[in-house]
Amino acid sequence: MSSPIPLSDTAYVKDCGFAGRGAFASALIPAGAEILSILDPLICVPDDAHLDSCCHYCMMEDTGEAGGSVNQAYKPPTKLSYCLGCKVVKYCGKACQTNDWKRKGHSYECPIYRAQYPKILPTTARMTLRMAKLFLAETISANKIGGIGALKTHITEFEKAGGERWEFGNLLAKATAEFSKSSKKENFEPEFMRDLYCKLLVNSITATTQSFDPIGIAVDYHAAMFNHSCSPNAVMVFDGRQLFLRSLKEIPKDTEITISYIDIFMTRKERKEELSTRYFFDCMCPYCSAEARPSEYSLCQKCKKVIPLSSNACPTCGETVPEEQLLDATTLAVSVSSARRKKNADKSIPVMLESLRSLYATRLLPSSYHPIPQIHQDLATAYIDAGDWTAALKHLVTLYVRVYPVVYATPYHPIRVVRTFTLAMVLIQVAVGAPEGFGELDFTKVLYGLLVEVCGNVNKSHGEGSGFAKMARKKTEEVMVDAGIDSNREVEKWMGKGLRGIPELEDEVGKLVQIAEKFVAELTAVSKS
Ligand SMILES: C[S@@+](CC[C@H](N)C(=O)[O-])C[C@H]1O[C@@H](n2cnc3c(N)ncnc32)[C@H](O)[C@@H]1O
Repeated sequence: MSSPIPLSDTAYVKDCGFAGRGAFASALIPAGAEILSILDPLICVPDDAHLDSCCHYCMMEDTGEAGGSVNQAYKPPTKLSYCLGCKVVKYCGKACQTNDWKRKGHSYECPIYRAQYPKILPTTARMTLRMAKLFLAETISANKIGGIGALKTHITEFEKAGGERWEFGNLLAKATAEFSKSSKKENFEPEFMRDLYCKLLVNSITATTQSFDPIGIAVDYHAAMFNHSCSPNAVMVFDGRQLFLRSLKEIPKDTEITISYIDIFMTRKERKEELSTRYFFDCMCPYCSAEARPSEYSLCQKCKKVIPLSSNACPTCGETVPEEQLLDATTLAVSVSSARRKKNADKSIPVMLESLRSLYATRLLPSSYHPIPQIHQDLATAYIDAGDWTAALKHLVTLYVRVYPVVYATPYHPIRVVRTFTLAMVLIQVAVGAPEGFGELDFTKVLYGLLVEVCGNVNKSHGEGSGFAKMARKKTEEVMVDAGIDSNREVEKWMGKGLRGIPELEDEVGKLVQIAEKFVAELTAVSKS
């Protein structure tokens, strides 16, 4: 590529050396601004687990008659119906079905899926077939970025790395080439399918719900132009099948715009491993080449303050770091994390609790140390699903107090805002019972504070007109009306402050900190280790 290509009003694509192409700011981008909106991504489909519960075009979830889940409270009721041709994919209405059939290639896939039924092809096979079909259409009107044909494959590196993934790629390529015969339209060669499978691995994005739960996979050549950083200045946010890129800080003109390809909680070693095995590069971002990120600090056994991993002594009280114990603790964290990432890992509540306790029992790992945050998060979700709001609340309060400010330092980070909203919703559920274990906490005050924090940040995190912003504002208004409060006045008064910045709520913040402290102390004390 010789000259820069505009990507949006504020971003352009150009060659950037060893990383290939990258996206850059064409003007100063303010913090919390929309950089790019992709209203019609090339591909966005539900993954295996959500094929039955999500519209195959707009990604709307089937809420059915069920109630009780905080995530379902985000959505209007939707009923999905099967495509009568294949009985594999579902739609929320005629418009979505027609769009998927005519524009996204379901007319091609439908006979293939029908021929395989009742076997259902896995997500990677469905995506590869769809990509192949769309690739053919693209040769007529390839876009300026270069379309699917110009996406990185890393096929030489894949082949050189060999192993199970390469074998799987070959197998999948052969199978999809064979399946393509039942379309009676275009048949594809295995090499072509293998190439597309490799493009998929390198360029796909996990599609999520508004609450950032994985729901599907998306590929789009505009979205694929963003390179990775473990300290990104932008983040992708889904609203149904629409995809938005938003800034996490001010981005000066001609600065590269980066996103994180991986779970940002991971330790440096794990990040490096994942980036080199899946994306074939050695990350040189500030967190990988210099100082460790704050979530990787350890805990001082004496004063309980954090210590950078590079340091031998606590910067607050001078206590020496017990090196061998610290090594044992960080090794345990890596092994718990890799066990959790295995296919079919046991993520039942007792197993997750035991893992959490073993990590806290080291007394050296703070709540923000990977994988403690995810275990808290998964336990909160499991308790919400089980209707145990009180147990869920304790995990969410711990995350709110001890993890989000460290891991999502930007108050308008979309994940932090969504999780704060979830905490508020769970708080409502707990408040209606007779909550025990929360001391003198004034649930009503905390609830207002949390909702005001969400409303104060949502324009920057998600954008004023986003589905999440509308829903959060509506919910806040309902809660305030119930309590006889003028929501506009309160929100305005506290706007942008967040729970921690509202002087009237200082005492309640202190109580939340104590609840989290007591809870972590309990988890640490009852460990079998
Ligand atoms: C989704 S693509 C990003 C766009 C890509 N640079 C291109 O030229 O098409 C992902 C690939 O970009 C490269 N890449 C992304 N982030 C990088 C980084 N921080 N350092 C080096 N290469 C990077 C890697 O080759 C990776 O597999």
